[in-house]
Amino acid sequence: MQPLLSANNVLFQRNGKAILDGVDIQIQRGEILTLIGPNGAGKTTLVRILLGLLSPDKGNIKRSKNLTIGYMPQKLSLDGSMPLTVDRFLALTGSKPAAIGEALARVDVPAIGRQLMSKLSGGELQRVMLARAIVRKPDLLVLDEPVQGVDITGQSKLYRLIGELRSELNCAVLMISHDLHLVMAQTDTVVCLNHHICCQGHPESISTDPAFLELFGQQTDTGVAVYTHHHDHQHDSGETRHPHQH
Ligand SMILES: Nc1ncnc2c1ncn2[C@@H]1O[C@H](COP(=O)(O)OP(=O)(O)OP(=O)(O)O)[C@@H](O)[C@H]1O
Repeated sequence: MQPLLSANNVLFQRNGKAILDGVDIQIQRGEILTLIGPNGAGKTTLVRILLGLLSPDKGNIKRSKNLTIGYMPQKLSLDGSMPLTVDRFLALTGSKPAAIGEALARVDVPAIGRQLMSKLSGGELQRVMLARAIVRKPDLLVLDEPVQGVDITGQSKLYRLIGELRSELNCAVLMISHDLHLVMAQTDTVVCLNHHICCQGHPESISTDPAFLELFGQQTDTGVAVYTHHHDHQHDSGETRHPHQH
């Protein structure tokens, strides 16, 4: 099956430093792929390259024909002094009121349309952002830290909702997450990125991969992991290991 989106041997450099080097990634329809990695690992940069918002210095990106992408960015910069309602914010996508109402209902905030964006709670804002990403029924949903600012119960609900949306829209989901525990249950493929791909695979195999443990430490019952990454680590051979690295 042709992937919806793929990147081949991507290099992205700034100020003489490689932010991404030798990165290969593929996303298939119906797949949930989660990118994890420490702060500054290049996750958002990779997503922006995949979306075509940034050009790589080397490598190429292939998108399937007529690919529709719904993107939920990590930060939304809105002028807080502007009286922008949720409905008007979503209308900026060019969508009709019926589609906007349907998207809001689907993310479980059906009655929020007349509220001001600046007055939303963290959880409501994330749901409105998700509504914006799904309103045009995309083939690929790209979510940059979709549960930030949401309490722990709300986080697992949101991840569940993302899993349901994947099935309903028959789309692929590419997600960046810092949460390892909750995300494991709602993902098919985990890719650990730290400027290069350290390891990738199914959540169960990844969670015991030495490269994953080196990046994130042993998982505790609460899902809190300790970052213990050392740049001088050795990768021994293994099928989940990226062949170009170290
Ligand atoms: N255009 C740019 N010019 C210079 N440096 C950049 C540019 N874009 C990103 N960087 C740097 O590249 C590194 C990776 O940034 P990026 O935002 O992709 O990381 P991230 O993994 O998404 O981090 P976080 O988890 O903190 O969101 C950072 O050190 C950032 O400062």
